[in-house]
Amino acid sequence: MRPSPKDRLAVALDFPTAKAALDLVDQLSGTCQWFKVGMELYYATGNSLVETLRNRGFNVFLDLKLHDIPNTVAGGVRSATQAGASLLTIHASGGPAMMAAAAEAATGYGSPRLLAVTVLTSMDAAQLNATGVSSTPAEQVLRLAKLAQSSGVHGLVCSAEEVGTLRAELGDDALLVIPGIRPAGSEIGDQKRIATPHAAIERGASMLVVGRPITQAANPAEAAELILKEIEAAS
Ligand SMILES: O=C(O)c1cc(=O)[nH]c(=O)n1[C@@H]1O[C@H](COP(=O)(O)O)[C@@H](O)[C@H]1O
Repeated sequence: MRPSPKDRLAVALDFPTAKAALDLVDQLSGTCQWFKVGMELYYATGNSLVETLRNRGFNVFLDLKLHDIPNTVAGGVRSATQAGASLLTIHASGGPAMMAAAAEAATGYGSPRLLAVTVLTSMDAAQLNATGVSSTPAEQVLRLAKLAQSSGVHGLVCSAEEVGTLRAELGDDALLVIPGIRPAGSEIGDQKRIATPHAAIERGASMLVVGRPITQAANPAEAAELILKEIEAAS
């Protein structure tokens, strides 16, 4: 069965307080089903906000981008998943031993699906090369994606520029989550590898992550509705 557009959009709650985040959630309840809690909100509110969202019937994508030694990341996965998040991010560049330790730890409470972030969508070739990686973003994404898959991680975060290749390489069942989404005419900000919702879905994205184009819109519910329509049209 084809997933509904609501199951393919996660709204990034990049806010400093629970109040600010829940004000937006109230505006979007009925329209959106998935909310992403990232480091800004999680460092301020911890698991209690995740529990609040779960108790209100939403799915939570906990985006902590864990990146440390394997033992520390495994502990982080266990602590972070106590509140029942459905998705949790780690950095693929932490390496295969770190990803395998995270995958093993994720089999505990709630069994969240682990997503490995490949190359951040805010990085272009120059930014990536400055870190000592001479591959292009596309080459590095593919390399890290294969490494993540063989380490037992359940899904990947990449940009819409690479999602077509990953879909072709990894098959229909791969969980491919795409941030850096910019509806036509919206502000690009710090993102570098971007695409419209329609293009990202058409190229094979499983799910889109959208922050500012919704959260900073004059009418967030209307902005989310338009994105859901694009997802539907491209599905
Ligand atoms: O893991 C992520 O969600 C993520 C990975 C990535 O490569 N790029 C990226 O932008 N994100 C997150 O996706 C969201 C994008 O927000 P906007 O740029 O405001 O739409 C932010 O919360 C980022 O932390």
